[in-house]
Amino acid sequence: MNTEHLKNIKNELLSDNYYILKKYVFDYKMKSGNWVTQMREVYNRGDGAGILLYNKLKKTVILVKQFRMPTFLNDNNDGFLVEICAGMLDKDHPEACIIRETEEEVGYRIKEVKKVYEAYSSPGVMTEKMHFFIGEYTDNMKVSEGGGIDTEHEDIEVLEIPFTEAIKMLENGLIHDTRTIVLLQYAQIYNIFDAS
Ligand SMILES: Nc1nc2c(ncn2[C@@H]2O[C@H](COP(=O)(O)OP(=O)(O)O[C@H]3O[C@H](CO)[C@@H](O)[C@H](O)[C@@H]3O)[C@@H](O)[C@H]2O)c(=O)[nH]1
Ligand SMILES: [Mg+2]
Repeated sequence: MNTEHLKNIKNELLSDNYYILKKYVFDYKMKSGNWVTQMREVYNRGDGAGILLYNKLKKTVILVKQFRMPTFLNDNNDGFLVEICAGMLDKDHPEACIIRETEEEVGYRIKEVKKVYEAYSSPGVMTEKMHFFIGEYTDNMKVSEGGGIDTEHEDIEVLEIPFTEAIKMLENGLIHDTRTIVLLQYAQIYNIFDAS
């Protein structure tokens, strides 16, 4: 860790109601060499993983649709969002997390995943780092209907759609989740349906 541009880092807990929100006050050395005191509120809810599930034979992908309160509060009509399957690591290894989430949310027991990116979700405010995966599924990997964990009130609709339809949704501005846009574009750029 390189801290020559930082000193006097102090933090104060603002909320640990569910995850952790802290206020950080620190001295930061600007490019000019001047030191300034900055304050940032930082939300820590751990790291996450997401996956684009694709079936080469059927040329389909699996996405999920679920209610997201923060989007409802900011311009997303009924608050439902189409997303990749994703979850929080809960101290799991990213691969193990995304294999677990795939079964919980969409009902497929997959074995192999490929990591494609690692990126901060919202670097100005959250500590969260997202691990991005792609993974192949086939019909015989289906073990349940998915839908999420009832006791956690997860209410997930599983959408299995042709990749071409997902791309049309992207082009028509119907996908409003950055992680989903990233992985659909990854699939386009690297032509994952044709790659061996
Ligand atoms: N009671 C309560 N439950 C919560 C709260 N926040 C989340 N949960 C519960 O925590 C679980 C989170 O489910 P996951 O599938 O593990 O996470 P996710 O919400 O899909 O998160 C994924 O997408 C996020 C982007 O919106 C990512 O931030 C995250 O890393 C991950 O990839 C859900 O059961 C949800 O109800 C809260 O404030 N209160
Ligand atoms: Mg989830």
